Amino acid sequence: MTLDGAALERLGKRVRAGGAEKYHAANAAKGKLFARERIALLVDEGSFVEDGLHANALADGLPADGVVTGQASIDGRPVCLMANDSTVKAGSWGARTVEKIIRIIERAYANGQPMVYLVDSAGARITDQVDLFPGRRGAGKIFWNQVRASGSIPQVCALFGPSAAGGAYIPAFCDVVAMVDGNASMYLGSDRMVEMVTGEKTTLEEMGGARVHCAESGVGHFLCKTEADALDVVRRYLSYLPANWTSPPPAAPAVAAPEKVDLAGLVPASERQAFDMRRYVKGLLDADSFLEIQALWAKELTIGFGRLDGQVVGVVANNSMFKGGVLFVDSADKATRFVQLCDAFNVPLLFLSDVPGFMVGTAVEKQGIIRHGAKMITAISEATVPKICVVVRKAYGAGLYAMAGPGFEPDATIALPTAKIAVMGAEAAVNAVYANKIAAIEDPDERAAFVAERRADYEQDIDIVRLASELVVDAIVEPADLRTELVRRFAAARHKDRTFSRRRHGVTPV
Ligand SMILES: CCC(=O)SCCNC(=O)CCNC(=O)[C@H](O)C(C)(C)COP(=O)(O)OP(=O)(O)OC[C@H]1O[C@@H](n2cnc3c(N)ncnc32)[C@H](O)[C@@H]1OP(=O)(O)O
Repeated sequence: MTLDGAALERLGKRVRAGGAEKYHAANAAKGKLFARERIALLVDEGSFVEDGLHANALADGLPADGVVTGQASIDGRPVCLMANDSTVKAGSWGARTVEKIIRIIERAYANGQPMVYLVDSAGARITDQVDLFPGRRGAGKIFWNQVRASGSIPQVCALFGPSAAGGAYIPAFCDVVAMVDGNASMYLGSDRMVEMVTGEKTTLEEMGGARVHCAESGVGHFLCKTEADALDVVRRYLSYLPANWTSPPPAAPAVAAPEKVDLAGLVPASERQAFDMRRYVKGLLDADSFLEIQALWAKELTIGFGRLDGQVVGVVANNSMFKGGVLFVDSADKATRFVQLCDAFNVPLLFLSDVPGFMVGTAVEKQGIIRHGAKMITAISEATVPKICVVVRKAYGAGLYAMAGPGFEPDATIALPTAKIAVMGAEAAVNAVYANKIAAIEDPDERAAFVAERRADYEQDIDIVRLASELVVDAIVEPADLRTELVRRFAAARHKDRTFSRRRHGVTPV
């Protein structure tokens, strides 16, 4: 087939228009943009170069085989990207779709450039399964490539519609997933399939909607009101990360911490009183620099990227506003993955500790709190980026270990003047050691005096000056001086030796 310029232009125009008008109209009615509009909104104007525009051009009704792939720049930095076109067979994957996706991930990996996935797909095109599903370059190869690229290049997904069955694994293998509320969903079996297999009547939203995944399953990281918000999150996320694992994260001009944030005043003296650690984080970091990740899931732990004097840091902080800041299975998993992400992309870690320890009891033991906690402690141990542990109020029990305490090769352990570090809180400790003696004292006044005395002894044992004199903490720092102290210490640790262990990889507790 030969084409003159006009015919080539007509063909290109037809392909760029995507699927039938009725599918465009149905998407527009749901507030969904066309795949090419999403790309235009995301990348620098005029920077997009497309591959495989004519994929499946000889077939009827399969323009570009339902996926747009290519290279572009975001804020002047090169990226590779793919965008499902849900106006073509609901964005399902045919053989060329799969080949295009595989090729663009391979390109991103080879070039050391971030890979962006704009997902809106029915998963494998069931009618074409022999061509796309089982072979060496079938859909499985997409996931193999994503796993190989994980930790080598940033991979970020914005999810605008369904992400069905095998398709749900594209987001799952990304570092983070932004989901548009009301339209995005992820699930292994559709509502129809679930009813057929299990008899359960459900909806895509109820089973795998954006709120479910961002607040309950933890598979989603950012709940976004609109598609434009989701694309903003992608841009913002990439702004904290290097192009690949061999480079440092991009620095920004230094910006002062927000004025008038009285960090000391934010932390109540009484351990029984909760405070919102997110305010503390924002008061410590450069103004408006904190990007919280998984803000709705496992809220007892706050994680996210921010900047200190322009340099990127990853923050892991206990938040006593939720479940008292105790670590549960989900918060341990949340920390594990974030610490690995930061370590992979050379982002220094700041731990802000106010932790009573890991949760105890039948429910969490059955959920495997021990292995989840061990996973978190494994990630903290294996992280070789600069890491600083600040005990803001308390670090009790294995919570101290999970927050990169002194045994975990932090570049510094810093305590605020009122901080407490102990195997457990005073009340629990006195009860653990003296329960029999306390029970044997009949007179209530005598009993109260006994408990108060033991408590005072215990408090003296864990006095922070004593711990500093024993070199458990490296410095006791006034809250007003903390930011400057951290800036200096992170700068000093920037070029540290990052070797950890002589081996291929560890055996992670799962
Ligand atoms: C690796 C293993 C796998 O991935 S197995 C993949 C299994 N996938 C699924 O079970 C998803 C089936 N599809 C759906 O549930 C719906 O189409 C979803 C994704 C919710 C979208 O719904 P909606 O926007 O209403 O579109 P629709 O159902 O009207 O479909 C539009 C046209 O696309 C087609 N389509 C849809 N999904 C597939 C598919 N997986 N394979 C082949 N074709 C598919 C529909 O038949 C429909 O086609 P047509 O326009 O009627 O010709």
